[in-house]
Amino acid sequence: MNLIEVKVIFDADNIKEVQTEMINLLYEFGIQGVKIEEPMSKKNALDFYKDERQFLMKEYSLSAYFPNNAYAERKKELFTNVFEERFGEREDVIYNIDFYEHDEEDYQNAWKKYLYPEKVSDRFVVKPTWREYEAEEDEMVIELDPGRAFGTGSHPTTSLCLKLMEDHIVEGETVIDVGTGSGILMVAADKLGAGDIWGVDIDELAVESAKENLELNKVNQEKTHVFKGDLVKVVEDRKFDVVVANILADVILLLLEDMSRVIKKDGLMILSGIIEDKLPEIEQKIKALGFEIVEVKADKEWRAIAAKA
Ligand SMILES: C[S@@+](CC[C@H](N)C(=O)[O-])C[C@H]1O[C@@H](n2cnc3c(N)ncnc32)[C@H](O)[C@@H]1O
Repeated sequence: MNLIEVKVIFDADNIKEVQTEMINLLYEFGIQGVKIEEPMSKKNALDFYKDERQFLMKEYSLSAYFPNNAYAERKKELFTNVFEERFGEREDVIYNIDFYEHDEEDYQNAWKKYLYPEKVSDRFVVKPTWREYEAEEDEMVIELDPGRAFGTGSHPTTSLCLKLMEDHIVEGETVIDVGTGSGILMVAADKLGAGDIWGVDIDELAVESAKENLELNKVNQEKTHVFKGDLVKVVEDRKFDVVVANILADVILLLLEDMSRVIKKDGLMILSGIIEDKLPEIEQKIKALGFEIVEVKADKEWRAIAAKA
């Protein structure tokens, strides 16, 4: 069915009170259900992993849906007028009403409104496929449709990885990305001129998404290998110049030994997803495995490490 979304974005001195007033008004129009979106009040960095879409949200909004039929235009006019009457003159509220046409399945994609091209390192720009971007001469543009997998580039754990990759990966090096998600780091490795590029993830959706994004970025299929599953079983006895992993610190701690085994002599390990409190424990384990820490990058409460075998 074709639907119209009426979306009210607002800010107010008393958010909860105004939110209730607006919801009641929408119900007066006979709307059956209202979707409430609000920025997380206290952004706990770890929540990003639970719901990346909600984490990106910056505004308070209410959405209601009605059928796109012969009465739709009249209804839009009514919504606009009634909101203007009720809130137009008030100094404690600012709001904006937009109308969008949707297929029902578009609900799933509503979060895409929050993503824009973003320069995430000196040279990498991540560009959502549905946006336009004109690149500067020295920029490397990663085309991305993250689908339902993690890895839009907008999170510090991903951008820290991209920065370290940009600084350390040398043309022709082989790379494995552990926990590839959307495949963003595999694409980045290709842009940096890496040779064979492998990716693993335990999530089937991520594997599909990574393959799609590699194709979208026209990465030579012959040099990429994406697998669902456990790192060691997948790579068997192969060794790589660079291992990158942007996974939560507790998972890194579990995988460190396996990762250290798939790195060539003098190879490099790039680890991200490390909340600052966990840094000492990870550093200690890296050193115990015989690696030398060459760089630690920080962004807010996140840390990323480059270490040499
Ligand atoms: C934070 S996301 C990183 C995505 C992307 N590489 C990036 O940097 O934006 C972590 C990914 O690791 C995957 N993952 C979690 N535990 C894993 C494991 N033990 N082995 C492989 N992948 C794992 C998750 O499914 C998720 O896609």
